[in-house]
Amino acid sequence: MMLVNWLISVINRRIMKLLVALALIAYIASVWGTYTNMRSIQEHGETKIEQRIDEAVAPLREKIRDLELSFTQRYPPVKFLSEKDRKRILITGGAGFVGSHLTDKLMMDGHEVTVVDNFFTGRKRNVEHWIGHENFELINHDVVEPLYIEVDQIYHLASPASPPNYMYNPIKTLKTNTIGTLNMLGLAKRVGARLLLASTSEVYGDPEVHPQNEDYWGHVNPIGPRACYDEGKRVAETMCYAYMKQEGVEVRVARIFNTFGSRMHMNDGRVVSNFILQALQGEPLTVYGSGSQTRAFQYVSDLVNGLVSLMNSNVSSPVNLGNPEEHTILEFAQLIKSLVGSRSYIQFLPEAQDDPQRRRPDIRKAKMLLGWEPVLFFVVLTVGSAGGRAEQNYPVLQQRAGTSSQ
Ligand SMILES: O=c1ccn([C@@H]2O[C@H](COP(=O)(O)OP(=O)(O)O[C@H]3OC[C@@H](O)[C@H](O)[C@H]3O)[C@@H](O)[C@H]2O)c(=O)[nH]1
Repeated sequence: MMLVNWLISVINRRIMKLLVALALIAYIASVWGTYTNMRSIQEHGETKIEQRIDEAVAPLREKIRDLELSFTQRYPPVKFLSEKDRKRILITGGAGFVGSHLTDKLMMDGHEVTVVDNFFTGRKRNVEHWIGHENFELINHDVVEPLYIEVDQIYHLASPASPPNYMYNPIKTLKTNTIGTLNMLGLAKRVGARLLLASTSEVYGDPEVHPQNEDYWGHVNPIGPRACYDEGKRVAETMCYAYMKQEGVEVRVARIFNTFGSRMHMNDGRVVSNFILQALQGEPLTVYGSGSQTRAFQYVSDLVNGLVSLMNSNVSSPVNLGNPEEHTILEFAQLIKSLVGSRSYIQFLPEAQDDPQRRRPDIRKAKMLLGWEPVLFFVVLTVGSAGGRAEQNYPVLQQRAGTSSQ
């Protein structure tokens, strides 16, 4: 009996050990199974998430690539200037019609250019091709408020220039040309910069002297609708010479005559853009008065070359910059009509008050002291008639023989 009991206990212990061993193996297997299962779920999940992220990011990657391409845009070619020759130049009104062409020239010449504009008539679009360039800075600022920067030269162009624009808010035009000019002269004095004022042929008013030379004092109605601009520019000139005499500021004064060219705003209101727009749209060309009043138009690139020559000259007295080729406004209307090939008719409207009747620059001073004269002329080129083709007129800018456009 005892033997039987002993055998049973031995068997039980073995079975117990076996059972415990089996239980242990089962436990380890189950833990291992769970672990490997979890890993595969996790890995699978991770791949799925990665895939999803990739899918979501793909279009963004393309956008980023496009943006990078736009950031690494090509700028117009810029000359290299040594530290000694490179100037820090401020252009007020630098996003405007003339200002933006001047910006192009000075940037391409290798200078550091800061454009200040309040975008009343200027457009960011006019200088956007320089945005991001290391030599270029654009500041949204109104010159009626003081400006504190360090510069070597200031081209002070800020002011509306088209009659409808400057008459739109005469007080603002006066503030820009008076307080704005004082601020810029104050800046020139503080930093020792040279300032060039963009003055105008309008300082001669409705002239009694023809053509107008720089010694003529002008004939301006001080209380007429144009006075905010004419008198504003006249006092701006006065301020320049007061700062020159009293404070020793170096000043240059350009009296700019009628100018045309690319980037004139289509709603600018001046005669060239009005006539071109009207002719293109088949609308009547609006001639104010009889059309016998005269003007002489220079191309903007000629003007810009003249401004830079004047700034870098030693001529501190006023200098006319314009094209002496004079035409009546009626002739311009007919010229533009034929250039565009338009069937528009010419409509005569009432004469504008105080409209200067004759204007043509005497540019002998610019020729003699700066060696400058305009080289581009607006001519009509008649093509066709041969081979049965109808004659057609094309607008062309022609260079005067024996000149180079700098
Ligand atoms: O639609 C029009 C616009 C203008 N005109 C006439 O064309 C002539 C030229 O007018 P604009 O408006 O182009 O320019 P203005 O010569 O009167 O003034 C300009 O002078 C020189 C610069 O300083 C300025 O850009 C601007 O003030 C004026 O006789 C005007 O009456 C028209 O007959 N029809």
